[in-house]
Amino acid sequence: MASLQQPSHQIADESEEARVSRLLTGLSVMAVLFLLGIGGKAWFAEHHTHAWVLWAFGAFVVANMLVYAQTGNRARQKGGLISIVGLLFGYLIITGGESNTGPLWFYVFPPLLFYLTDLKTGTAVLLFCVLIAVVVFQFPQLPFVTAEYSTDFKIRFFATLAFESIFCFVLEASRLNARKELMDMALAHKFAASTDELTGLSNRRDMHHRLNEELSRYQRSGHHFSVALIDLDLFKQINDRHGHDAGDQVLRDFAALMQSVIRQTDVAARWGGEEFLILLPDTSLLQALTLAERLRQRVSRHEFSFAGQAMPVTISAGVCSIAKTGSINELLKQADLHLYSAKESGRDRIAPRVRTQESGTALADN
Ligand SMILES: Nc1nc2c(ncn2[C@@H]2O[C@H](COP(=O)(O)OP(=O)(O)OP(=O)(O)O)[C@@H](O)[C@H]2O)c(=O)[nH]1
Repeated sequence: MASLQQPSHQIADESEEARVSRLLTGLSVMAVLFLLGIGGKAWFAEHHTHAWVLWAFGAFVVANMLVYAQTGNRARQKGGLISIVGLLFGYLIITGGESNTGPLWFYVFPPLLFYLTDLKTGTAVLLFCVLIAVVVFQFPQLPFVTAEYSTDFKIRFFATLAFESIFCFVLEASRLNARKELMDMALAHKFAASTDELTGLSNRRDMHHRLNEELSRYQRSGHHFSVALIDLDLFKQINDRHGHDAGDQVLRDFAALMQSVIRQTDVAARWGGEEFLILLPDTSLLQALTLAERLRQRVSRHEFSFAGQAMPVTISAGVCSIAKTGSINELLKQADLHLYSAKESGRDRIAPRVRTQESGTALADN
């Protein structure tokens, strides 16, 4: 059955991405203000180079925000910010920042990284940064490295960083797990709320929703549509003669047969009991009658059976087009009246009047 709506997990992913982007914009503004501030502090402490470097990082963050504002590219916004923050932490570790406290800023990285990337990428980037820190700590004589740290500081730094990273990893993994479970539950719930359990077709509630959507489309752009209300003839006899399970099997088989006859864009629903409704978008009354007639013929030729017993089945249907009514209530009422007249005229037929049923050509008399 073709879905006319966007899948809910896509909507949830989209809103999560939008939330992350808003968070990143907020964090970027805070980072710029902070870099301006500590850059100013370094300037007044006569650490002019350090101040310029911090302001330059602030300028990179602003540039990243501007690129995002222009392109709306969220992946680039994330990648840009992670790269700038990674470089900034590298600089702070190499130089020691103010009074050798630069590495302490590294603690900001694990939660940010795991939240913004997937667990694998986050772990890989984090390990790479830790490797840089190990090299800088172990080889203070390397070019550009101006900071030297005590052994105690290094041990405590790596121990606490490892603890924090593992903790962030576990928290993020359980957050993602919980999110997935919730999404699966929401999907299952949505499916159950819109699907008929026995046949797997849309249920009445879902069909009402789709009918209203189609009506809006008709009112907006004049795309007409039709419906066919179908009832299995003398279904009570099938139940009485062959049992309820056989009746259920006939309903399932009929649903599958109907699905194979309609187009991908049509929607079939179990309207209740042994009654079904097909919504036919962009279909005139005449086209709908032709389809209903084709379905009637397929059903009468089909060999329904249960536990080796054959069960002949026929259907009657009432067809109506929105162009003849203008409202869903009236459309359904008219289809129901036509179904009633098809039953009254002897069953195994389509109404309004179909002149040449046997040849498969349906003609309406109104
Ligand atoms: N097996 C089964 N039977 C159902 C289900 N829902 C409704 N029915 C049966 O469908 C039968 C409908 O009977 P009626 O409304 O008298 O209509 P009919 O026998 O089809 O006769 P006409 O509509 O006049 O052709 C009833 O016996 C219901 O119990 C279902 O889910 N499974």
